[in-house]
Amino acid sequence: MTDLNLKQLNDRQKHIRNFSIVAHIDHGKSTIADRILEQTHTVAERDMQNQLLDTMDLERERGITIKLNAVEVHYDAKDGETYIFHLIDTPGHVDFSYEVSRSLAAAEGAILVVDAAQGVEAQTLANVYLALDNNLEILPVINKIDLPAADPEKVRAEIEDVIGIDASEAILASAKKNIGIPELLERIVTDLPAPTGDIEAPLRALIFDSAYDAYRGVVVNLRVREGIVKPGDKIRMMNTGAEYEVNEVGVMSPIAQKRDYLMAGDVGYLTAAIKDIHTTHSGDTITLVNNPASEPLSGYKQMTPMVYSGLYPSDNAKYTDLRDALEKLQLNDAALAFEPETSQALGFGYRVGFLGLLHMDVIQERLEREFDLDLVTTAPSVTYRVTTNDDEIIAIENPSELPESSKIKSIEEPYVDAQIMVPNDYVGAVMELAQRKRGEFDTMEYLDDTRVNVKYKIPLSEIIFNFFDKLKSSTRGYASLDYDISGYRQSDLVKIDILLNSEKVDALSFIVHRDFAAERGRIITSKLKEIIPRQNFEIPVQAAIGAKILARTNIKAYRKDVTSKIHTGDPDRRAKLLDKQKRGKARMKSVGTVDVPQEAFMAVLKTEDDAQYAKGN
Ligand SMILES: Nc1nc2c(ncn2[C@@H]2O[C@H](COP(=O)(O)OP(=O)(O)OP(=O)(O)O)[C@@H](O)[C@H]2O)c(=O)[nH]1
Repeated sequence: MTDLNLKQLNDRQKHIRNFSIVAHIDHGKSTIADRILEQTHTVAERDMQNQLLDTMDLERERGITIKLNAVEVHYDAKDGETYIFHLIDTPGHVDFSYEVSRSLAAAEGAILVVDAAQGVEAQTLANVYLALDNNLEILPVINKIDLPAADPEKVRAEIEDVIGIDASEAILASAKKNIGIPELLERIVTDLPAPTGDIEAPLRALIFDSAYDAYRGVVVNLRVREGIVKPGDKIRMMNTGAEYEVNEVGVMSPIAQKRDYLMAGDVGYLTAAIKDIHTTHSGDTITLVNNPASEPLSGYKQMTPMVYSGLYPSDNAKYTDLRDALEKLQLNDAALAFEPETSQALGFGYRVGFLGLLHMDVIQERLEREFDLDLVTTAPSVTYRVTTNDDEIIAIENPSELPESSKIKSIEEPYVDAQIMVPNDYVGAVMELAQRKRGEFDTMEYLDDTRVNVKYKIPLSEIIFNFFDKLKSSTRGYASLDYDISGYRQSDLVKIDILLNSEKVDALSFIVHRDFAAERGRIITSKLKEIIPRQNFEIPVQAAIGAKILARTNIKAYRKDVTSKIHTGDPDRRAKLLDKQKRGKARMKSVGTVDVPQEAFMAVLKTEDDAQYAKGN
């Protein structure tokens, strides 16, 4: 490398700005990202689709960001120079905070977006703390100032009081009305630092994400910390030791554009005909074989799944397809964990670990859409820690594997520290809900004169059973929630088994607190009676703890057609029921002699909603 070259590269580095956008869900990150792409002419206006960075169909449909995306844009600043921005979009939902921390590790700055009408919410805090932990420079933006309910000055004060950062210079913006965006672009140049990192040092690049492409092999997304990487280089993954020759490097802008090299400070992608997906892990460091770095970069904290569920192909012959699909998704989703599992009821499948229910939903949907699989999934469960009478400690991720109660000394379950931000008027409703979910009150602090931050210790298993939905509905959508696992605590827990036609169905077992056992047993048997279609013989449905039957009901033998029990004659209802049955058919599993629809395996999640339903039965 000549001196001139090096000088040019160093100069180029000074013109790079790597930043993420962090916010609470729906405060406008993706819309701001869209505006940035538009105003830097990264995409022609006619190609501009809303939320361009949300590339997954699923993301568009649900209107949420799931995966992080890194895009390079070029900005002509007022100082006459052209700057290279790497904009890394991040998700806002609590389940995906690991994606947030990964994207933050690739950036020097963070744009903090706060809704001018909503103010600071639980994930605003959680995400901004992640950014502060990563030593990022924070640029606050108060968005949606066009809304009638907007109160930017109050929000400015809130950012200062609650988060504790200077917001006197916060940008007032409306991504929708295109207000404040030109100022934001300038401030990215002036307020956020350029990356540093020795261009001449041996290569060290952090893998922050990757995806599998059938033609090119694994496409690795990386942040180069030191050195340079270019096509033809021989690279080594420092943790797995795998070596490859680089085929192509480039950036997303927003579609892939080849480059001659990526240097310290750049965020881009690399391909190297990597066919073995096991060799490429997010968090690993890439170096050069001929001039290796001595130490890898510090990677990411390995995420521990919080929630486990069994995934089974409806068609048993698709078992290996399911494994291939899970392996490919894992490349793209470092938090996904799985191992083979067999169920008497469902056959061969996988026990899969997720970070939360939304994560679980997303993975299931991606498996079905992107890999064309039909799945039967069992109700989610947390990991219980069981101490046996021989003082052996075992982790139980699948309720059906809980040892007999006579062999158990104690059971512990994971608890979370939950913080709920809510307007004063709803504090009563929040407390009632938290109490019902076995929550233990911790503290309450006032954010300002209208809102409070209520903290509870709650069992994780209660959080995963609809807590968030319940919280939203009991506070008319005003509450926001964030939680961290705080550790394990002993609880009086029991396993409920479900018997269909006197046969135990392992995939339907679940673990509950003893105080709720009788009630949930009753509700679930009634629910199953509703869900499982009649067959040509009577099917007893029982809930039991060990040999003790808690509840029993019967599914009567099939008579004429399913609609005969609808007396109303309401054609709408009749059509709906038939339609529901038709859809259900596709996902039916024969368990012994009984056909059980997918919905039945999730029925345990619904046991809270329908307390009155059970009473009426
Ligand atoms: N009135 C108004 N609405 C806005 C503004 N910015 C965004 N929105 C709307 O707010 C909603 C959420 O915006 P998004 O950009 O999807 O929010 P997000 O923070 O990216 O949300 P996630 O991707 O789900 O985390 C959308 O309906 C936007 O159209 C604004 O400045 N004013």
